[in-house]
Amino acid sequence: MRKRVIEVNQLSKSFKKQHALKNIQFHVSEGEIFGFLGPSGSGKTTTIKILTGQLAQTSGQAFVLGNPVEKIDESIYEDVGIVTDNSGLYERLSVYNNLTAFAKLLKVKKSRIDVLLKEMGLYEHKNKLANQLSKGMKQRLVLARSMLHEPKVLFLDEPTSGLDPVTTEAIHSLLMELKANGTTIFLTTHNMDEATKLCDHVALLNDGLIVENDSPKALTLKYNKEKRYSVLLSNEVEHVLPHSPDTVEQINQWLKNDEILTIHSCEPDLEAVFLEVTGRELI
Ligand SMILES: Nc1ncnc2c1ncn2[C@@H]1O[C@H](COP(=O)(O)OP(=O)(O)OP(=O)(O)O)[C@@H](O)[C@H]1O
Repeated sequence: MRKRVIEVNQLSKSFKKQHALKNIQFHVSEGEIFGFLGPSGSGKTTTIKILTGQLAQTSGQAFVLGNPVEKIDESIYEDVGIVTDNSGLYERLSVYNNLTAFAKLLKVKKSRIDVLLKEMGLYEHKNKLANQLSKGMKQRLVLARSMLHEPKVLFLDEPTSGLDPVTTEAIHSLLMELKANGTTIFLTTHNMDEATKLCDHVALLNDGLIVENDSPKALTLKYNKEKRYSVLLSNEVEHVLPHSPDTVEQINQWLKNDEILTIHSCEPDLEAVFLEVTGRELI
């Protein structure tokens, strides 16, 4: 069994009378990308804050790399990287110097800075001041900083929110590379396509409750109650057909006549699963 890098047992958090997290329970294994998905206000950031020692839970336990979160002190940041929307940059320092400042703190060799800048597509902007960067460049710099010391675990709160598709794609490739090198990634997102593409497991969070927790594939199959198939024919007419003996016969006929351009099963995506489980959309 793979090592559990994050373990959460019956964790709750209340802010006065507001119950932001209600007995949540999950674990994240070493080297996986775990997606924590839920609409605004469902408790994603609260969870990240508890797991990174920035906020105390009301009850329950959580462990990161075997350490109880209440005992987290600065030494854990040697093994953990964090990106949240308050991960500020030194606005008046250059891209390069933003990273050297952290490299010193984290005792990282300077040669790693150039490697990361190249991977992030920031190398040619290394002398620009942080306050002259676009939103996407800033986000890439914050991500580069979080990876400087090759952490064992990365906590990413909405890492691609509001970014253009090209930057988003670059960040996705980088996260897959990190995973391949053994980094465990805890990712919050509203974006179901992102979760489907990147995550080994996802937990769906609604109003502070985990309502599902499985692989994206297993969830879409579990909620594929009415099996249907979409067939595009060479006359460019699309048919959506139920799973039935008639459909089998019909598809057979089209296949024999070489009339089929494309054929797909119509299982729901994670967005539809979330809607089915909670009755609400993710936005
Ligand atoms: N410091 C706080 N004091 C009081 N209530 C808070 C505090 N922080 C969060 N909450 C409440 O807890 C709930 C969960 O908030 P949280 O920020 O974790 O949601 P989220 O899922 O990260 O949302 P978003 O996607 O909008 O960032 C919300 O109802 C929020 O208003």
